[in-house]
Amino acid sequence: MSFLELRAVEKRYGATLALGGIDLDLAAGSRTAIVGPSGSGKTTLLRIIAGFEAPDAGRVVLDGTMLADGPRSTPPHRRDIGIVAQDGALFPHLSVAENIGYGLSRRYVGRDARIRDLLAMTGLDASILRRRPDQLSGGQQQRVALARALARSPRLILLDEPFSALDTGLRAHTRQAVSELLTAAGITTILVTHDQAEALSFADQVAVMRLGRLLQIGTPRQLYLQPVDPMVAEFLGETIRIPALIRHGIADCALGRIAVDDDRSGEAEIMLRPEQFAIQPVTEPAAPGDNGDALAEVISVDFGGATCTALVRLRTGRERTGAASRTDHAMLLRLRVSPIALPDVGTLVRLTVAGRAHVFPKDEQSERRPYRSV
Ligand SMILES: Nc1ncnc2c1ncn2[C@@H]1O[C@H](COP(=O)(O)OP(=O)(O)OP(=O)(O)O)[C@@H](O)[C@H]1O
Repeated sequence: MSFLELRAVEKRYGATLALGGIDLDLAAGSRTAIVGPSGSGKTTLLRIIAGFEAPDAGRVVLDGTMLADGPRSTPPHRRDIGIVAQDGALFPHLSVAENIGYGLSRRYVGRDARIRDLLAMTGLDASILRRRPDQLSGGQQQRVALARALARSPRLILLDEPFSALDTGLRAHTRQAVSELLTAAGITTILVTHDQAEALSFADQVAVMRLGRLLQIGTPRQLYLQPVDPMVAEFLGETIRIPALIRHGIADCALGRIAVDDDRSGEAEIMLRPEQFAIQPVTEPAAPGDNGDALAEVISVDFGGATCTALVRLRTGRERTGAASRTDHAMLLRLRVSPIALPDVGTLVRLTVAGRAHVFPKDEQSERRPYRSV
């Protein structure tokens, strides 16, 4: 049985369908990230789980307890669910200690020790206990907010874009610290974020939403490498999509012959991630071999430190062999290149593909398939 179970959850605001039948399962102690474009229903879903909104239809069950059955809904304070908002939402007039202890009874004997434990758990020093929120850095404020959310030992923690106000370095550091803390405490967590990389690195289950529906849910690796459709693929990172003819697990395409992750045959589009390519300058043009051993000319390069890119133009079949072929159209690919191996513009390079390409069968590209459990 799942620890948190949502079944056919629906919510409308007037004519707007905010949630159109959500089924979601969370295992105890797991971390789930919910991503999706603006207006896809992420906040509404979180608010329904927290109890700030009731669904029009559908059920929310936490650890065997029915929290919502259609509009009949348990109020937020009786759900044992902790929430950390985007800005931390600390009480500005209270000290750090008072913020953390807000939900703990003043008659609770071990109150002060519990507050100190929570502070230590979130990696903060006891010297800040008397400070007010405006005397803390953004990262410290978020950790205090987390300590406050953990104070009453919630069964579930909801993180609503808690790292978005932090700058890049602090963001990664705070995310890592929070992730380790939640894992150590074994607390089931849902993170809503706009940041795809954050979702992939934080969660062990990622759900992609669009227009009030879950398009796909699975492990970060499944979603990144085997997205159900091009929209999910592009939402989670850059893609290179090429028309191909698939036969016996091999795609025949402009890159040559590439191994694919699907054994069905027929016309399709294959998808590769830019980091699957390696490029090697060549002096002697050679015929393409297997698994993406194709030739291309470097059109432009962009030096961006850790993320450098090279725009290359694939050699067409005619350029390679002198004979017409089905790949006789110029194809531009934007590839990721190491800063120490960034080629000069005009260089002829050999492209090699690591791993297999993912296949989007033609019939599935036009019609978006709903949620598929993986
Ligand atoms: N209180 C409300 N009244 C009317 N419409 C609402 C209300 N709350 C949300 N909506 C609508 O429901 C849909 C889903 O909104 P929601 O805030 O859940 O999306 P979201 O994915 O969290 O968006 P964002 O990423 O921008 O925060 C949107 O079309 C939104 O305009």
